[in-house]
Amino acid sequence: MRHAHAVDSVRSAEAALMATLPPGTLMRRAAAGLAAACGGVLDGGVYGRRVVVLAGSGDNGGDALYAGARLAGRGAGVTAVTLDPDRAHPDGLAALRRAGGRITGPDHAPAALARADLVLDGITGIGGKGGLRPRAAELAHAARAASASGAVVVAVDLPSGVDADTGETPGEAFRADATVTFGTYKPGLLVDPAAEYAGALRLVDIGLGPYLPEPELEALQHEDVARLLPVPRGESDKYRRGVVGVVAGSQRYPGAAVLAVGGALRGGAGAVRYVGPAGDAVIGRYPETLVSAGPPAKAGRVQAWVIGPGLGDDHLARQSVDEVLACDVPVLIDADALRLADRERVRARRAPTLLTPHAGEAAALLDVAREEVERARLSHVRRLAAAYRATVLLKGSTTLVAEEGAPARVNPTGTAWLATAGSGDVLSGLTGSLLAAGLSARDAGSVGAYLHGLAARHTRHPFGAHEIADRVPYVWHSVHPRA
Ligand SMILES: NC(=O)C1=CN([C@@H]2O[C@H](COP(=O)(O)OP(=O)(O)OC[C@H]3O[C@@H](n4cnc5c(N)ncnc54)[C@H](OP(=O)(O)O)[C@@H]3O)[C@@H](O)[C@H]2O)[C@@H](O)CC1
Ligand SMILES: Nc1ncnc2c1ncn2[C@@H]1O[C@H](COP(=O)(O)OP(=O)(O)O)[C@@H](O)[C@H]1O
Ligand SMILES: [K+]
Repeated sequence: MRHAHAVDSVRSAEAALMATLPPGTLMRRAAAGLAAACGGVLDGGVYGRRVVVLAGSGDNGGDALYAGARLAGRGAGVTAVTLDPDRAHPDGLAALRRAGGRITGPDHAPAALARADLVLDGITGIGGKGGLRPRAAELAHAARAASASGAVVVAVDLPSGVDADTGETPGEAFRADATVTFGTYKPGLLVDPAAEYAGALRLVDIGLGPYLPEPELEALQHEDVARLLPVPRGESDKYRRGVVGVVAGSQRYPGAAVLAVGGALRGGAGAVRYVGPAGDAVIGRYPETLVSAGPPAKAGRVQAWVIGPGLGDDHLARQSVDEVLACDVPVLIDADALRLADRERVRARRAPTLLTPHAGEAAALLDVAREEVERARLSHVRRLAAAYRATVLLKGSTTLVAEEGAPARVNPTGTAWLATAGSGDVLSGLTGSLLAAGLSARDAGSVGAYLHGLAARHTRHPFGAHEIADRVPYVWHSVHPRA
């Protein structure tokens, strides 16, 4: 599991750890890890390369200056540009001077950056507030120009100007090729839009681990998913593996039913029951589906329902949503059903409910603009989970799963190639199948998104949504080869 902690948690852990160590130890550990990582990103090594350290007035600048000193010690030509020469970290400056580095003010930044091989962004870290102020923003622009000419930009702890806790980018910010972060990930490094500014992530262990509380955010890794995947045992039969009911599709959108069933067949349940008007299309493609023309209440037992893809909003759709919400089994609500599901009824349910909106649908449920949700995904997915007292999977450039009382989950496997019609239908079927197989709503949502994203990454693009479903067994095997 990858963990991300809020700034307050990092600060408390840092204080507790620092109390046990000689002064300056943590910054030295951070700088050593940073310098080593810089060596790794520079093709051809450090010796003789031109490094520009952009140093703000806080400890983030201190880290960058100490790392600059180490790189100078390994033969790099290092120039530090201090944002405010009177306030830059004095010990960091002294270390860089001793190592043979040059120190200059912002006026000389464009000339230094124009010749740089490597730029270290040490303007602000977790102490940054709001978008960059004008003088720092100018440096960010100059760094962007250097990057366009081939320099590698490495952000120290996080790209200056992004919000460490929320992933918001309230104004100007640095864009990095890589970010070297200390002690733990910060939520903003994993959530768009900020995550896009961070580039490749590298975590440097500085010993904070034992002092950190529960994370704000976590990301499953292969081994976590392998542990959660449902695997048939000797005594399994199709019913014990779970039956997932899919209520999807309409005369107008029969394909949504096919795609949701295609996902559901790959999610580990023992059987898929389809309810709706697209039975012929479903059977034509997937003859193993149990098809039922009547309403959900008459379809027979299931261990979880998926309702919504391509459903429409006529009388029958409304009735289906009512019936499904009345069932005492887990329910995944997607697409059209999100609008039809009464909030109070969802709140009153005893069995788990998982909502899977994209940003536009989440915005409509919260009565805010779509852009608001995209700007601050983490806070909005949490608001929605609280409003519905349910688990919420927010889809999009960053997929998040939130539930009250537990760390949110962020999916690490997505790809923008998933932005193709019908891929959400596959996700809802796949995730519902995991629910039917016995995973909690939070686990089903995060494992479903993980497999879905991984399947997309392993499918040649551009692809159609049905190809993602076809690829799930392959990635399942790659995650859990022995099952
Ligand atoms: N925690 C840990 O475990 C460890 C932490 N370590 C390191 O310490 C870092 C935190 O250091 P920190 O607390 O000194 O704050 P930092 O990020 O340098 O920012 C403060 C400076 O930014 C400025 N500033 C603020 N907003 C701004 C804006 N919008 N635009 C422009 N400027 C802005 C602000 O200006 P001021 O408001 O004072 O005028 C002040 O000068 C952390 O990220 C990590 O790198 C490691 O060394 C070891 C272990
Ligand atoms: N820019 C993006 N980056 C990564 N994943 C994306 C992006 N845009 C969409 N997706 C993913 O693609 C799927 C689209 O689902 P959805 O919006 O419901 O589309 P549809 O209704 O066409 O199926 C979701 O899994 C979502 O997370
Ligand atoms: K930084």
